[in-house]
Amino acid sequence: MITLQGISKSFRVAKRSAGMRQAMKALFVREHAIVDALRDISFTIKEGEIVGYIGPNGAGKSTTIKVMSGIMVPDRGSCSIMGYTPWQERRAYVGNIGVVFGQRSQLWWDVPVIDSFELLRDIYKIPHRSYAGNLDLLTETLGLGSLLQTPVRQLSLGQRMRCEIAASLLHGPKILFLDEPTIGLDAISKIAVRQFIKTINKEKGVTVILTTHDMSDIEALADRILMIGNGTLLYDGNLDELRGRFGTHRTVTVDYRANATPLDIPGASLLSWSPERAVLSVDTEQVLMALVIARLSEQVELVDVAIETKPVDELIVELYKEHRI
Ligand SMILES: Nc1ncnc2c1ncn2[C@@H]1O[C@H](COP(=O)(O)OP(=O)(O)OP(=O)(O)O)[C@@H](O)[C@H]1O
Repeated sequence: MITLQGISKSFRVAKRSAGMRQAMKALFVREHAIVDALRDISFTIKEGEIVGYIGPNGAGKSTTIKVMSGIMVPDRGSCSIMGYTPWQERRAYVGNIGVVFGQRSQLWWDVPVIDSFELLRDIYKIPHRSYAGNLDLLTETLGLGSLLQTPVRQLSLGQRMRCEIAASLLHGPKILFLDEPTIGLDAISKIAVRQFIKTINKEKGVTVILTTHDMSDIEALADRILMIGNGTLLYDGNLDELRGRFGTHRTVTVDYRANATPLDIPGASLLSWSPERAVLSVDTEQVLMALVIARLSEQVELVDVAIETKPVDELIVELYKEHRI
């Protein structure tokens, strides 16, 4: 459904040094630097996938989304999405995609949300019947109700984000590009947005490409992760593969009836100890968890055992470290 082949994009940016003298000098001689935002990016995405596109600040995520949505023309490479080259056949292409930039609004600030929706209906030339059907469905699933009559500037961030997502789906696109859709949202709104993304993917078969810095978004949604750093694609795989690569350590917290002797479990290192609780680090490649639990119950009278895997954030940091970004 989506194929990018050797996409590169550079920006020429003016260099400005601090200080009055440098500012005066810049009036006469402009120095420039080249920023390689994307270097030879290639990947394919199949219909119905949810792909998490991640990477540190300035990695090139938004630039890729802009190229894929046809807003930006790359310097080199090809991109074919549902048979279209996004920046060449924009008019025909945009009917097939929805785009949400979490940091920017596509809604008109001073008018009620429904007015923006109607304008989008006219821009996209959505037939009245399918507009009404889509609007009903989105209003119900995103809980828009009274928000539709409210001017956008009066909405909270979470309410606005739900309206933005609805706006991007009114024309029934097959692909949804989401650039940081949960940025700044509270826990409840994040879960609502994630749930909705899952639903449209499952029920409508919408393919979703999602950029985020929130690894719990990735954990909740993404079948597959593409990681970019310094404009280069560095990882293409799923979360389980990543866990297999970096996530063999488990943290085991054990509560037991008071015991004066520190635990000594072969294959596990003691991170902290008190007469009633110990925290151990276990490398499951070196020792079986069942063996660790068996040894524990020989040494103390167990009250509770909690086993935690490495949080996804830490796995991603390991990946960044491996690639020195
Ligand atoms: N219009 C532009 N003009 C000049 N430089 C740009 C422009 N857009 C992006 N860049 C540069 O290209 C690089 C990639 O930017 P991009 O916005 O794609 O990163 P990102 O991965 O989305 O970052 P973030 O997570 O901070 O949003 C950065 O170094 C950025 O400064």
